[in-house]
Amino acid sequence: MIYSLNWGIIGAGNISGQFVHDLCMNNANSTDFKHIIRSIGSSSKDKGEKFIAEHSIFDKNNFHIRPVAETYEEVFNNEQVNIVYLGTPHPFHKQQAIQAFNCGKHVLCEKPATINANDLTELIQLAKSKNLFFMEAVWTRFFPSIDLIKNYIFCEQILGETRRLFVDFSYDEEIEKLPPTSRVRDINLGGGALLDIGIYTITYARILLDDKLAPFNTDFQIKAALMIDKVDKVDYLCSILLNYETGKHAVLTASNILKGKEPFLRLEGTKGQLEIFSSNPAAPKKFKIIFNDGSKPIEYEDESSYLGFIYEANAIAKDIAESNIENSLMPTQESLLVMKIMDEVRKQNGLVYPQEK
Ligand SMILES: NC(=O)C1=CN([C@@H]2O[C@H](COP(=O)(O)OP(=O)(O)OC[C@H]3O[C@@H](n4cnc5c(N)ncnc54)[C@H](OP(=O)(O)O)[C@@H]3O)[C@@H](O)[C@H]2O)C=CC1
Ligand SMILES: O=C1OC[C@@H](O)[C@H](O)[C@H]1O
Repeated sequence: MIYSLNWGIIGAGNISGQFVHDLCMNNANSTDFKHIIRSIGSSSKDKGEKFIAEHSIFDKNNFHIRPVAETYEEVFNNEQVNIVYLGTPHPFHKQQAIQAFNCGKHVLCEKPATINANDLTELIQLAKSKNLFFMEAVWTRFFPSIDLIKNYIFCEQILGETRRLFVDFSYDEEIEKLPPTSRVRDINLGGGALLDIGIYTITYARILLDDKLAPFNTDFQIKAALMIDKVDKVDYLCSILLNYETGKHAVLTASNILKGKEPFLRLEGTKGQLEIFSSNPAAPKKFKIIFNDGSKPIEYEDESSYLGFIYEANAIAKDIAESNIENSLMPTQESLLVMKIMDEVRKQNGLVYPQEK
């Protein structure tokens, strides 16, 4: 069976370029999935045309179809598009998703889906009321490595009882060299660590310490500290402790002003430990499992040339072909749970975005 989607891309920037890279590579490889890029929506048509040229979206890699460069509005109304990818900064996602749903389009929305749980609840209800697919683009969950790891931990239980998880997503973005209007710095664009990279540390805790997705998740308490920058008023250091009722701990840190180390993740169990390696902790491409009894370690590396966005894109293509409006690995209630954790982290530290005042 061939699974086919017709994409409209909103925002001709950084992440849209990476997402499109994987779709084009898939198309050139003639797989069972057809990810046809129909339209590039951007703030100017020139910018859209440049994006199409830069990513060479017109050849075999898009079934010889040249996408049109359109305004956002035109993408939402484009009859050839059936799913919209939102690749703009966080605070714009809500309005853009509403517009897409109102035009009858399915939506894959970059993380974080919204800036708070109230906004996300509205989107979830709207998508459901219109019977349209909606997913937050937490691509991490779709890597083959994650499937293998979950099997080792929850089915084979090779780490014994898992007790403690450390995850750090840090990299020095040289903040002082970025303009204050950069999405990493600007509070109006949801800047800081928590929403941008802290979200992944929470995601790993959700994946590795609990095999039940929301709303059936195991309960936990949250304690958190944010270092709010005096000038930019956003969090450049974010530390979260999740204390599960089962006694497990997750120690989660993220920062835009410190260089992270590898492995960026360590899960400790009674029989051994799991380590995950990647220069980009959002993309778990390599792991190692070490055993306390000296047995041969298990090592895995994903050597595909995809960046990793193709895994979520293919999963969605299957979902839509099967008329699912949610994905089973990243259901909307799980996105909502993670968003509620981030709301609580901010509440404990007095971080409010201008859109919320
Ligand atoms: N999954 C992942 O690994 C990653 C996810 N992300 C997520 O993707 C989203 C976008 O990030 P990224 O691509 O790095 O961002 P960019 O700064 O590259 O912006 C993307 C696009 O958003 C629009 N945009 C940017 N700033 C503004 C503004 N001030 N006002 C209106 N529109 C604006 C522009 O669209 P136009 O082209 O139309 O002008 C721009 O091209 C974020 O929510 C981020 O969290 C980001 C990086 C990695
Ligand atoms: O989602 C993301 O993952 C990778 C990071 O480099 C990026 O800043 C972030 O937006």
